[in-house]
Amino acid sequence: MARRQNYMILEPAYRRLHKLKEMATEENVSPKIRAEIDAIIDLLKVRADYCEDQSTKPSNDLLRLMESTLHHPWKDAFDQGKLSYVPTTLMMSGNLEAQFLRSLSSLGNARRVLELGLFTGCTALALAESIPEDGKVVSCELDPYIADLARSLLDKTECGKKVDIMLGDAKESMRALADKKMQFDLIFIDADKENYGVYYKMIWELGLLAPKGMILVDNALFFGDPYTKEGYMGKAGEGITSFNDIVREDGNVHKILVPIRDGLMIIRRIQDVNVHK
Ligand SMILES: C[S@@+](CC[C@H](N)C(=O)[O-])C[C@H]1O[C@@H](n2cnc3c(N)ncnc32)[C@H](O)[C@@H]1O
Repeated sequence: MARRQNYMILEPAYRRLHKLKEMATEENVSPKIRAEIDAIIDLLKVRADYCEDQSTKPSNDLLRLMESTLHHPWKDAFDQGKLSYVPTTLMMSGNLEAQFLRSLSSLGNARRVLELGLFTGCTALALAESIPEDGKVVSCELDPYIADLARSLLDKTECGKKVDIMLGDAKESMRALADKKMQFDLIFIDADKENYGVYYKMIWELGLLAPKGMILVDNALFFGDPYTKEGYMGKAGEGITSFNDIVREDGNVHKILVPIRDGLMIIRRIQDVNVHK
């Protein structure tokens, strides 16, 4: 099983519980109360692990790709000037979300998938595993080092051949795809958070979403910023908050914010959901 990442850091209540634990130690509160705080922290982790354990395990290919991502020498690549920053492996969605995406993709009979934000290919591969042999996942990635790494990891997998990588700014790639009149059954937004609102607008303006298609949006709860207003993630948190507001005000779509991992928004045209009308 892949080493588990500490996703709990995404959860503001968990972060505050840790702060409370430190305060309780500093202020020498009773051992009984400190033990109760530890028990609550454990419970949150146990719940997350339980969801993971009860869900379908990754394919061997996906497992290997995730392990390679976790063990990649990111800091060395940065020190050698191949990357402009040291990426956190928290950028990779992980198995629970990957399986959720697979399930939604197959429920929607997706064949053509567009991903904005590839990273090492975890969700691109999971989505590729959910579509038919003649299906395609087009994934946009800005960083050449990351795109090359993802290509090499995907090439070691069975379904990786279904993933086409478009190197460059996702906005440019979206325009190029629209110029070719391409449409997608599923569009997964997972690139730079400040631009989520722009991507959403472009999807509609460029007509990139196929009839009956769905938009899935990662990080809709981004570290809790949209509801805590703590500003923990700065401009990126603000980007997600304003994106969420745009979607909430959009009467043309049905949307549901699912509190899985860092929050996943499912967006569909309203007429595809109001089938009784
Ligand atoms: C959160 S990661 C994607 C994670 C991936 N979907 C997964 O779950 O494994 C975001 C990725 O988007 C890329 N990115 C950031 N800004 C971008 C842009 N303007 N256009 C295309 N990709 C971008 C980053 O380099 C990074 O690899």
